[in-house]
Amino acid sequence: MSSLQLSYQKPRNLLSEINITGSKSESNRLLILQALFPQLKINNCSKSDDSEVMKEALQKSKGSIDIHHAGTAMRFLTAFFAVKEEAEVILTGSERMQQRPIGILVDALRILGADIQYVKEEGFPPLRINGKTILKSEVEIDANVSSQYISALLLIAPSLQNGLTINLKGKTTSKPYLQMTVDLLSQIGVKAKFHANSIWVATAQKIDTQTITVESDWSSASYFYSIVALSSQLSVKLISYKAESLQGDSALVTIYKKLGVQTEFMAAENSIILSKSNKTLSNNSLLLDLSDTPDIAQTIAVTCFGLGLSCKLLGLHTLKIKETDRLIALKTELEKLGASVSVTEETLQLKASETTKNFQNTAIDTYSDHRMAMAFAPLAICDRIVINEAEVVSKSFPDFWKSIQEVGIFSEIK
Ligand SMILES: O=C(O)C1=C[C@@H](OP(=O)(O)O)[C@@H](O)[C@H](O)C1
Ligand SMILES: C=C(OP(=O)(O)O)C(=O)O
Repeated sequence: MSSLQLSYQKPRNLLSEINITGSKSESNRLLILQALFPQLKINNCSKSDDSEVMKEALQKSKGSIDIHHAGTAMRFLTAFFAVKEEAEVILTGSERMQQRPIGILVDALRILGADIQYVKEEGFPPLRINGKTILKSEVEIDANVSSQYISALLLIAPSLQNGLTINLKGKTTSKPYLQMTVDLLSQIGVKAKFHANSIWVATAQKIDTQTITVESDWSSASYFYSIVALSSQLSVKLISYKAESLQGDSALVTIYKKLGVQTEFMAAENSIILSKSNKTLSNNSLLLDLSDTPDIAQTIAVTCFGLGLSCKLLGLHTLKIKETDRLIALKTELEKLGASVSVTEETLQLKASETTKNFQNTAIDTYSDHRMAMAFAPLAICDRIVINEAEVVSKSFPDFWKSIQEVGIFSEIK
């Protein structure tokens, strides 16, 4: 694994144009739906590792399948193979994936009648799955740990003989991702309804032949929001985005307005332009609940540090079971740079810092987490910094290091 030394050189052209790959969340849902309904064609599918492993896995129905670090692939494929009659698979993943809980989904599928066994530790991958026909059509599930368990059930629901009603228990976390699943089902012509704490999906034999174009990835766009916020005069054009997004992380538009970035939607070109504006924070302190948008928490915390702002981020309970414990990782790495950070099981608090211009090539560890690498990279605008294990970005954004060169952040192997 290589470490990259990052440095910043103001680009000659202050308006760069960046093409970001399709949303991995939308793509991985559509890939499952395409496996169920071959009439579906996908445009601008994500080039992320997580989507590549999903595509490969969907070619198989026997033997061992390794989905590496891909949470959506692990969860969505568990449900997919459980209801695919001829499937006899062992679904496994990276060492970290074997520590990410899946018991809530397995319990729900077993209640519906699925045949799934744990190969090693109860509640965690790997799983031995023997596909079966499922006739039951109602299930209750805890909704406060990961929305991916629920999306997994929703995605296979149209292939069940009697459709599915899912009753959500507890406070629903990462809710926009559930809405995205329901909206994509509706978009392809499957009847689905999300009302209060219940989601219903009708059975469907086939859909009309159609092509869906995936919007580019908003979580990946967050790193360019951070770059513009930290720079003195950069503007960035990102392709292809729209105002009516299915992705909850499009909340970046309102969040980064407070951090001095304005977003202009260019509807005719399907693109957005990010540029500097005045910060609209009243007291140089940001307070946000990110339970709807967990994947942009790291970006926001690092931007606040770079801008010398304080912040209190709430609703972060799911960060502990992602690619790494992101709360501990953020605290450890921000403190290496001189920040003062405190975390609880679900919050992160950063004190305003004055030491944001003197990193002296500090090396940031990334803990096999793509978002640690990408969230810290924009700090190169403030001073030279090193990112360890830089290849991790390919989980969601394989062209990341090439793309940030366009805005003046250069990397060389250390
Ligand atoms: O459904 C999805 O595509 C995702 C849901 C979220 O996970 P949780 O629901 O586990 O928070 C998010 O963090 C992940 O990157 C993608
Ligand atoms: C948490 C993430 O992905 P997943 O849960 O799908 O591995 C992510 O991309 O930040």
